[in-house]
Amino acid sequence: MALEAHQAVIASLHPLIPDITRLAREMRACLARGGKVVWLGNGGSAADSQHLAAEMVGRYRRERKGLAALALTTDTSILTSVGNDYGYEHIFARQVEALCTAADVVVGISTSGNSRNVLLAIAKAREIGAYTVGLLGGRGGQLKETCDLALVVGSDDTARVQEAHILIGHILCDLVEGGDLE
Ligand SMILES: O=C(CO)[C@@H](O)[C@H](O)[C@H](O)[C@H](O)COP(=O)(O)O
Ligand SMILES: [Zn+2]
Repeated sequence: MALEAHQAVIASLHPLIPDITRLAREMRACLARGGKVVWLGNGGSAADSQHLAAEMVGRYRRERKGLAALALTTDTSILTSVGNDYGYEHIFARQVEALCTAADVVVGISTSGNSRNVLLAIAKAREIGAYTVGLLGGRGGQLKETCDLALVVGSDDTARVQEAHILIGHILCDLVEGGDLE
């Protein structure tokens, strides 16, 4: 049963390849125009956000200049003050308002697609004019309807979705830092 669950998720990634390639192109164009790639999410997806921002600022495989990327999950002073003063649902949207521009790509990672703080952040990013992306699971939740591009891993198993998300993230890093996009 466990192996079957993995196989089902791996199979569900195949149809996403054209959209993964499309997103890598969007990220490359964003970086070329002076924008940045912004990642956000809760729990395991917060860890993914930090992991993927680090791959871009630091290095995935190739020696190249640092790429502009940021995780909105790391500054405990901002997270606690905004959470305390305005509410937990605003912890990402407030940072998007403060830090993002229309040149940016903003990626919300959510296995349910329904986390309120991710929804509000993506709504704010759209308002600003950034290119918005949902890295999602299940049937995509509300986020699927509200972002410019939704990558939905079609499983309700949170752990399997998270594993697929980090695989997609690594593929994106590879393509963005110079992998073959043809
Ligand atoms: O890592 C896990 C479960 O594997 C948890 O920390 C999980 O990320 C948290 O429950 C999140 O709050 C779930 O949020 P979301 O993916 O539905 O947006
Ligand atoms: Zn987890």
